[in-house]
Amino acid sequence: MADFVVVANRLPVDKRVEPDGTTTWKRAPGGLVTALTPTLASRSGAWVGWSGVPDSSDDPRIDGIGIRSVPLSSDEIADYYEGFANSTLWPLYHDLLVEPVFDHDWWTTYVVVNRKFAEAASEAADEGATVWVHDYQLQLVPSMLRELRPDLRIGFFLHIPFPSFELFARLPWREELLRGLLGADLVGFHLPGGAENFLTLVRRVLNLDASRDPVGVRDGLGTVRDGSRTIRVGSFPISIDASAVAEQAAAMTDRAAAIRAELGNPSTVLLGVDRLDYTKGIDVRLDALDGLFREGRLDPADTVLVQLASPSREHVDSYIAVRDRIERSVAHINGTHGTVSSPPVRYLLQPVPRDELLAYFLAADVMLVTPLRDGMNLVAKEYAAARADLGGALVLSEFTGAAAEMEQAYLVNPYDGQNVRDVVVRAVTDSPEDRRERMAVLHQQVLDFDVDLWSQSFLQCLSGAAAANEAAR
Ligand SMILES: O=P(O)(O)OC[C@H]1O[C@H](O[C@H]2O[C@H](CO)[C@@H](O)[C@H](O)[C@H]2O)[C@H](O)[C@@H](O)[C@@H]1O
Ligand SMILES: Nc1ccn([C@@H]2O[C@H](COP(=O)(O)OP(=O)(O)O)[C@@H](O)[C@H]2O)c(=O)n1
Repeated sequence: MADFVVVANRLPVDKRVEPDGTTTWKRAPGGLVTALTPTLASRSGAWVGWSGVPDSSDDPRIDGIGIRSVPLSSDEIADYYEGFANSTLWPLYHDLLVEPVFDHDWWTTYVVVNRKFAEAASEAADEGATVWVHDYQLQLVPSMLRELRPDLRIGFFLHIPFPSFELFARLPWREELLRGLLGADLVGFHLPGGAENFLTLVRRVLNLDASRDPVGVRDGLGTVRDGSRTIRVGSFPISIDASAVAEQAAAMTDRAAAIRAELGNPSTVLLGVDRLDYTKGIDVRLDALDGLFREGRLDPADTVLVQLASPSREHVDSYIAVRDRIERSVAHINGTHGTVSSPPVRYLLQPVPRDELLAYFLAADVMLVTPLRDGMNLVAKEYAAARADLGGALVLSEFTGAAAEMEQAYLVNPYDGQNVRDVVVRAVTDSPEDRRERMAVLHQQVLDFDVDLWSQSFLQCLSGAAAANEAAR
């Protein structure tokens, strides 16, 4: 039984089958895992989640975290994860970048799977424990868990954008989803705008008394009155373990130089690092590069874009389509602007080891983070943390959560191709002093506002919110 329980769709592990047939479990990549591992390691906690493997009775183990696996069948994964979570909620919450599908069978499975997670959390949690539920896959868990275990302190955090009334109200299950979240004592979002959208929805859809004042960052919480309970609503921008990233990156300078040599020592190395997702705007940066080569503003013989893409949600149609689009664009750029010995785009669709990734950060003159929409984007923060040398430059989409804090980045509107091209050229050609000044601010910012501040501020507000509800009870 644990005093602190994290509930998330994924366990913080990845299964590897070694050449000799044995199975090992490794810490998984991904924003949420990267963000929460330090917090869990410093407390004695448990993590409830799915192993990522269908129809599996695996019992993964990694050091320092109690793991409680929620097995899911292939059918459940198809309807709950690929279906409702990633073909309904994900596109709806990311501004309809693709058309969301509304399917009643998917919804039924979403309810069933959320109940499994709530039951597993209920079994893992000690009397009066704190349970922190994460993300859009599990929005019904807070209320299901409260019904099972009224003694628990329950927090919920959404890692992706929370949409406006006009988008969310399209959901046939809008009331159930809002009610599900209101089982928590504290509901957290990255940005104040998401929290304010939630308060408006609760007021308009559920007719509950919800505060109207602007929500602050880590402060100035909103409130919803639901019977005798008060649900607090706040903004807590997630971050990274910035000093650890800076330290690990500092050990990779030789490898960074070797990478530049392997690329043929071009004058300019551009870098993109993302899950292969249509929200990430990988096509935006490829189009910009193509345009800049055509306009003669960058030289394809002396410029390389390294795009490291990790495979994601590979059975979902919209992901198959975006992969196709990106790979056609890479082939087009290399075919049109490259030579046999020096293609300007180097594209990998495979996971890259952590150290190697940090070496790429150090090797890059310009990091291109160009999502059409992104809850936060930890890659932007990792790049700034890695650049303790104050080298490099960050091009950052205004439509990421990170842009709200990282104002010294080269901000771009990814919907305006000309703006992207102009800003990329500025990031490449600005004076070294100007670039260093910007990076100095960004680097210090991620060190000052790190993942510890995120988790501690959320948990402190949760403790206050839960104590108030306990007193009222
Ligand atoms: O679990 P997957 O389907 O493979 O997806 C990976 C994760 O993607 C999403 O990440 C979000 O959380 C990040 C940390 O807060 C944030 O920086 C980013 O903007 C979001 O897109 C998703 O929310 C997670 O649940 C997934 O595990
Ligand atoms: N090829 C890649 C791409 C991303 N990643 C990591 O995955 C995480 C992505 O987090 P994020 O917040 O930017 O975006 P999501 O993928 O969580 O939407 C970062 O920690 C990246 O370093 C990776 O390890 N390898």
